[in-house]
Amino acid sequence: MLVFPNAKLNLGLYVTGQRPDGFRNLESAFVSLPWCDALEVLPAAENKLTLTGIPIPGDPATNLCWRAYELLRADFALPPVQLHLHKVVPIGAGLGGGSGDAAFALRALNELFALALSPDALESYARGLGSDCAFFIRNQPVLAYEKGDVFQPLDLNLRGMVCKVIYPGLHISTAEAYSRVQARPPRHDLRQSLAQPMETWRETVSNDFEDALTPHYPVLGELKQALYAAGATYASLSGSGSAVYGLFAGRELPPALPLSAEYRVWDGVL
Ligand SMILES: C[C@](O)(CO)[C@H](O)COP(=O)(O)OP(=O)(O)OC[C@H]1O[C@@H](n2ccc(N)nc2=O)[C@H](O)[C@@H]1O
Ligand SMILES: Nc1ncnc2c1ncn2[C@@H]1O[C@H](COP(=O)(O)OP(=O)(O)OP(=O)(O)O)[C@@H](O)[C@H]1O
Repeated sequence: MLVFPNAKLNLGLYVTGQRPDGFRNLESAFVSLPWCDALEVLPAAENKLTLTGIPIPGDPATNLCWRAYELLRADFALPPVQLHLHKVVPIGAGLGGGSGDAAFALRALNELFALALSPDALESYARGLGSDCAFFIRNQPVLAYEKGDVFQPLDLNLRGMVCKVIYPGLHISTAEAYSRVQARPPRHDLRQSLAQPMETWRETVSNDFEDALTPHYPVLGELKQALYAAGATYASLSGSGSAVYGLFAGRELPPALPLSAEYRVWDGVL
């Protein structure tokens, strides 16, 4: 079975409090971004994981796809599998790339081996793999709370919207990003802000990581300004960075920006 794990964008992100488990509570809207990896899952004579594309730091045995398989194998008599991941989505980008791989591995294994797990059950498994993972089970726009893994439906349709995402080659680890942010109450009601015309979001929809990280990584602010100068209706850091995105109300792709060749860019339609 071949699947294409997508990325996500955060529209607004408030880090609202410290949790007893050491994590932070947050409020954020998540939407799918069709910048995708490719993951093949096949029954096999023996277990095997192969990786191509962007190099993934760390021991392959800790790869989130593999951990997804091991998590299900603890509860179900799964046969050996061959997993092949072709990595395209930048890592440490705030795009949830690894989390999407893990969630799509759970979904593919559920289907391939007819495990009959419901979306709620798959979300529970996904929560055990990372805070962002559960979103990718249903992959629908949501408001996320707590660790970013408890959801309320969000009536927001960005389909057809032109989007440009720029990854400036900075791997910002999620743990480092959280260590730089002070929890504080949300500055706006995110659901209400997102219900207003996108032209108003610039004033009302903000990401606490952007304020905390931009002084350390000025390129983040420069990219955001470049996206606004190119005509973006709304631009922001995604998640804990370092990818910055712009949403464009017009139907045409924005002009190419004069960016370093090391940057990775996705542009297209949501
Ligand atoms: C920044 C976001 O991408 C926003 O969607 C997510 O909160 C990050 O989710 P993620 O990459 O799945 O993160 P995890 O793998 O669960 O956690 C990595 C590290 O980030 C910190 N972390 C993560 C999520 C959270 N709500 N509070 C935290 O403090 C913890 O130090 C944790 O050890
Ligand atoms: N399939 C995978 N893709 C990416 N990273 C993975 C994967 N499996 C395990 N990892 C580990 O997770 C680390 C990246 O986590 P990190 O949260 O910084 O990035 P991410 O998963 O791409 O998500 P984000 O874009 O939200 O930051 C890597 O250093 C790697 O060791």
